[in-house]
Amino acid sequence: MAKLQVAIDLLTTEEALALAGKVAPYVDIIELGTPLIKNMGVSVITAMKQAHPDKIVFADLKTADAGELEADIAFKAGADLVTVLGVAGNATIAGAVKAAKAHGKGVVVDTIGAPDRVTRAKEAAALGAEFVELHAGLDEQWTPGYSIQVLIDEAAVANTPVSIAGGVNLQNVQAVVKSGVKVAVAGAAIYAAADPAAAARALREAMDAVN
Ligand SMILES: O=C(CO)[C@H](O)[C@H](O)COP(=O)(O)O
Repeated sequence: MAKLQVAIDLLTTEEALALAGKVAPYVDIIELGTPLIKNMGVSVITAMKQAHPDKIVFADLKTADAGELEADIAFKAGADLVTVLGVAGNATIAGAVKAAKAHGKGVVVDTIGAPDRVTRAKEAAALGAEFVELHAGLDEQWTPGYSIQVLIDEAAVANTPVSIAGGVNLQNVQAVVKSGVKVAVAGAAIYAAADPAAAARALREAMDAVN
């Protein structure tokens, strides 16, 4: 059963809490986006976990170095999952996994920018990642010719637990789920919608229809 993750790419704790309050009934994982954490600091992680203790709080740190130290900071603040970049070294991923084990939490490896996402996903799984995010970031999504189909095709052959992030929306979410993902990540399709609660509910219902 694939989970739905809302990626909150807003810039203040107040906005993030307001959005989460609207969409929480329909999502399993609440992601605090990298710009949000950079803008507000890890206090936004603590605020979100306090507001939604029943949800998996995902801190999108995109750590590139000092894996154990950065992950430890986020876990202490209340995160359940933190991200490390797949293009970082194996020692960075292993360090974050060490911190996760110490806290009974998990690491997600983000393959943004990786030359071969599927190969790196398998390597990250072997290093102890809970799952790997097959991810086309915002800049890649805005590049002419981008299609989420490339991620869907990769998920279908990954043979390791993965999520897909990179423009998941109501038109493609069923194909995303059918590719066998553990998690479908939706950012703009929810936070930029005129009615975020309705958008999250529609995604949930579309997923449940094929889950
Ligand atoms: O991590 C991110 C960008 O680096 C986004 O949160 C992720 O891409 C999901 O958002 P969207 O659905 O808008 O692509």
